[in-house]
Amino acid sequence: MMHQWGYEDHNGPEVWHDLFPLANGDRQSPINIITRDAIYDPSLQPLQVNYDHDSAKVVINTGHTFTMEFDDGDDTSVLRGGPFIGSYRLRQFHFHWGSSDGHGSEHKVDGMDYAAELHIVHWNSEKFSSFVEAACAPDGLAVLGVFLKIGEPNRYIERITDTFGAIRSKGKQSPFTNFDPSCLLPASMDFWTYPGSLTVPPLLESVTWVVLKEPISISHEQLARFRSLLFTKDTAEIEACCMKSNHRPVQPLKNRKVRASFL
Ligand SMILES: O[B-]1(O)OCc2ccccc21
Ligand SMILES: [Zn+2]
Repeated sequence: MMHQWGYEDHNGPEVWHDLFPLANGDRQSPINIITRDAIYDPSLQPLQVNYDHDSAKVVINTGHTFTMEFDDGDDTSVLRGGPFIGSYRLRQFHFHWGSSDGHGSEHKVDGMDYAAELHIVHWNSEKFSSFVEAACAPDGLAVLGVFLKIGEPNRYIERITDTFGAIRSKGKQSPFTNFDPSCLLPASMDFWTYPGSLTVPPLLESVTWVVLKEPISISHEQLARFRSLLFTKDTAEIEACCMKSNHRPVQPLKNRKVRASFL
């Protein structure tokens, strides 16, 4: 039985069901988005993203990824529109990536992998009083997924990788202020949306996913820095514990439809 979940053979996605039975649930994420099967829904509203750079607080090496956390004590930074009723409060954002640039995103589009994927996490502050409470409800969370494609260096991601020296190992954190995540969004806000889950244990089925069609860029060198972070507290066996890869494979669509905001 695994003690602490991770992304290796002994504790990775293929055995998460041992401790987290939801792994075999009916609305698991990520999925392969088959574009010809997506249903254009003209009732979907445009996404409304209103973030305040002063909400940014800290960057943390969680041992599974690195997370930028925001002050979610009030509705200063929120996501509205799209498929959502009401407003969802910005909580954190983080990334998933692979051991090489050819794969690493969690969602796929017509079977195609991107190099990495950004998740901007929000919770339904109209219906619930905390992220933890919302994370247990089917309409509790809203996650904006953005694909990352290898290309020109991304000046905004540079601000994030500049903090890595202070958060090399698990549990380390460092102040991360004056950052508006809108700078990580592509020009087009066209999206697909479907009901899903966290892609990490406990795999709670409380996420309404909004996956943007257009990727943003990251350079090969910037992405290589992601992999230099450590999954573990110590730096003993430097090679063994590098954060090489932290993406979950795609899961069965089962009885779900993917809707598109665009024709
Ligand atoms: O599963 B995720 O990585 O994507 C959605 C989410 C929300 C909160 C924590 C972690 C995640
Ligand atoms: Zn994620």
